[in-house]
Amino acid sequence: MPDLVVPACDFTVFGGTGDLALRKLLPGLYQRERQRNLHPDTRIIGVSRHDLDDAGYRDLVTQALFEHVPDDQLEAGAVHRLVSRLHHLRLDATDPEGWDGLHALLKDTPGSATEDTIRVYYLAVGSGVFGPICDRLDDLGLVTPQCRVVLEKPIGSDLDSSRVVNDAVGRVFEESQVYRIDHYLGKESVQNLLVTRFANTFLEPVWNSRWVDHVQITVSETLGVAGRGGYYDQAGALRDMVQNHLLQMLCLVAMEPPTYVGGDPVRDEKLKVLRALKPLTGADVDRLTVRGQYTTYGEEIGGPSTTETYVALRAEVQNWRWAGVPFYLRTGKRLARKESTIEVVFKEPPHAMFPHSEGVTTPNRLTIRMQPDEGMQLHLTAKHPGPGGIRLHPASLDLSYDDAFDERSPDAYERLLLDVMRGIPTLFMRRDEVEAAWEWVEPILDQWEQAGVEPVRYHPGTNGPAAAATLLAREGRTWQE
Ligand SMILES: NC(=O)C1=CN([C@@H]2O[C@H](COP(=O)(O)OP(=O)(O)OC[C@H]3O[C@@H](n4cnc5c(N)ncnc54)[C@H](OP(=O)(O)O)[C@@H]3O)[C@@H](O)[C@H]2O)C=CC1
Ligand SMILES: O=C1O[C@H](COP(=O)(O)O)[C@@H](O)[C@H](O)[C@H]1O
Repeated sequence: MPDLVVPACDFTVFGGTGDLALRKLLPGLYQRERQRNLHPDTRIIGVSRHDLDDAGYRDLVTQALFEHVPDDQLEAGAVHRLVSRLHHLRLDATDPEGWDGLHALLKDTPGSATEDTIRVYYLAVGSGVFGPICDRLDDLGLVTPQCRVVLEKPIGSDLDSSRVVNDAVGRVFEESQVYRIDHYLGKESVQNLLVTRFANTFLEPVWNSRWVDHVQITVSETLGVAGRGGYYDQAGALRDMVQNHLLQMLCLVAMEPPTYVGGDPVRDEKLKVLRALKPLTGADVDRLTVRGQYTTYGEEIGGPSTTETYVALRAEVQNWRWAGVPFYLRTGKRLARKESTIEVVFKEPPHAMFPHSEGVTTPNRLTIRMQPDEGMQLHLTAKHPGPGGIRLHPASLDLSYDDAFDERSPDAYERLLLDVMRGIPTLFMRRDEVEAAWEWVEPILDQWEQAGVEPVRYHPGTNGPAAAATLLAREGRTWQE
């Protein structure tokens, strides 16, 4: 028996033939199908301008499952069940004509036309099309209080454009119906950060500026922008990664305990953190941010560009708990490793009481590994065994999810897609959060533009520009590699 069967819904993916849908959303739904979490009546409707009928779409998705689901997780029965739910409708979301097929499918099928039908509209298309899609759905009477709309990031490309998009969506959907996805919030280890902080007591007394020296948040990728150059070259790493994923992780590290883990309490606390970020403007941007580009980027996208593929920066949360603690963030493409980590580095003990311990001890550090090998490590100093006096040695307490739990760690999208079907908004961003993040990021973009800050070059397969190391070295610190 499955643990959980989520309510039946009509799940429509605008952009159903795109990279995100085929690589993440449908494989994610497949995994949930395999666990039998999807209701037997749930239908999945892909929408795109592709000339595909249902059979063609089913073939396309089957191929995608074979490509993106590990072989040992492919089960013929589950593939068949998922594929049988699929439909495809060809329409241009920017054209008010041609929506009859979608209307007929969602409205006219017996049993699916009531006010109670849960309809999920997943907008896996550029945010410029969100408004027109919502308007059309509304015109066709396809929006009821039971409907939910999922918005992919990035929402706009700056504060003003994100407001325009949010206004357009908000004219049709109530805020409670809007699910702004940030897939990092669906990662098991990111959620575990909440549990580690708030379901245990030992961290809370030291989780503040008195004991924490600094925090490092790293999302390092080995891939370039293959196949996404058109989008990426307009966006760059600050918009693509920092404005959303990295700031969300910073929020989870820095936020105060919510009264309970529910949509608004968690999001209220994250919002307070975003609003407490010290603004980076003018000369501070020049001093505290690093903009990089890998040397083969131009070749990859087919021409010269000044878009950054790497960002490192130093942020501060100006509140009682975190005053003066640097939060160093960095992210980049074509780096040496695929790795996402949060490092909370504690201060040195106030007094070096062991003889010869100077230079031998390293500060305590909590590493939260989001990928690969999700887990956590607490680095400490231990006594080296043996009678030769007290010799200090670095050691660590290790929690690896793979070792600790039998279950496969689900991909972030799996969790988030089920949450949408169940109507649980906690791990999605509220409008005010997205806008507060843009408010903080925008002056950095402005200063880079006004000052003509060109990205510094770094070689693929390295740790990024040397300037990122200097950012920390100036303050006597180093990145944890
Ligand atoms: N790919 C990823 O890993 C991630 C993507 N995202 C976001 O998700 C969104 C989609 O990204 P991605 O899948 O990579 O993009 P792709 O370009 O691969 O796919 C876009 C999809 O949208 C469809 N589409 C585009 N314009 C229209 C239109 N006017 N009417 C109907 N369908 C349309 C395309 O099909 P057709 O051309 O046939 O119409 C295709 O199915 C973007 O906003 C992106 O920023 C966010 C995080 C990660
Ligand atoms: O949202 C995005 O995230 C991916 C990185 O996600 P991960 O889960 O593989 O770490 C990034 O490649 C992409 O550019 C960005 O849009």
